[in-house]
Amino acid sequence: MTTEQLEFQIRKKKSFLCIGLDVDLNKIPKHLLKEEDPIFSFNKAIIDATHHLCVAYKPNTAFYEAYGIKGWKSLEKTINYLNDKYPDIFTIADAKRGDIGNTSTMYAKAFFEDLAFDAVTVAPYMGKDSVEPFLAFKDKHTIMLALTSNEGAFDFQTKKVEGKELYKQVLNTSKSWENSKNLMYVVGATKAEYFAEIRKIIPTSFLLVPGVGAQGGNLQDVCKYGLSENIGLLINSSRGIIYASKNEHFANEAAKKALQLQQQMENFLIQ
Ligand SMILES: O=C(O)c1cc(=O)[nH]c(=O)n1[C@@H]1O[C@H](COP(=O)(O)O)[C@@H](O)[C@H]1O
Repeated sequence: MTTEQLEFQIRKKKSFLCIGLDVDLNKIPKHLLKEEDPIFSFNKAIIDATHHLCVAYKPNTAFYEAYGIKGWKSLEKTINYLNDKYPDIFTIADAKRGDIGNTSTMYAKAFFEDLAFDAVTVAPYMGKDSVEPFLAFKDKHTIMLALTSNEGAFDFQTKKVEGKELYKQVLNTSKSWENSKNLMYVVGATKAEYFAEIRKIIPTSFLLVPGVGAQGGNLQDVCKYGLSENIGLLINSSRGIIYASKNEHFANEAAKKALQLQQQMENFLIQ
């Protein structure tokens, strides 16, 4: 999917919501544990109930890898279901990869070719030659960590290197990389006060913004300072939506939470 197609979907659905499919077997309704593939059954129910309210889903691969081969199969079934049934949805493998060039190429093939995700999250720490192999894939997107939502973001990302904060160096430097038009960036919703500065460096790049809901990030502030002329935001919520209830109505309850966020987003889009 191209960024223009993503923007079209956002305007059509009046939503820039991304739902995080971070499935923990200890948190899903008990009755699903009897199913052959509880993770996929859970995801399918959540997706069917919420697909009209969001434009993207983001399974974090940790929640699948933790269950070994069975978990990876659940991830594969989930992405295949999304691509077959809801091809207009933008799909993000949240895997936070990045390594020397030939290894990064294999990571990129795993997520863009074998699993056919639209995007993958990548860490910038190893630099240009660790990220460019991902950028080489046409109409695929590499979402690089810039300023993350966690407390540890202040350990390195906001420290000054040659007079500028490291996250700003990451944003500036990566603009010159080959196929940098395929870059998006992660900026945490808990760091809303940084968005205006970030927009000065990357005025129209799409930002994946996790941290609303369970981590306490403020949607209003993110929208106020982060929205760009092409919208440029994908706001993620995982636990705050998918674990809205543990009873048999869990998917409808999740949809209610998604609707609340979608309605706030719609207000911003019509302003
Ligand atoms: O790359 C991410 O998505 C990410 C970056 C970041 O800075 N903070 C962050 O929370 N995430 C991910 O976003 C999701 C947030 O989940 P909730 O806090 O449950 O909404 C998890 O999958 C995190 O791994």
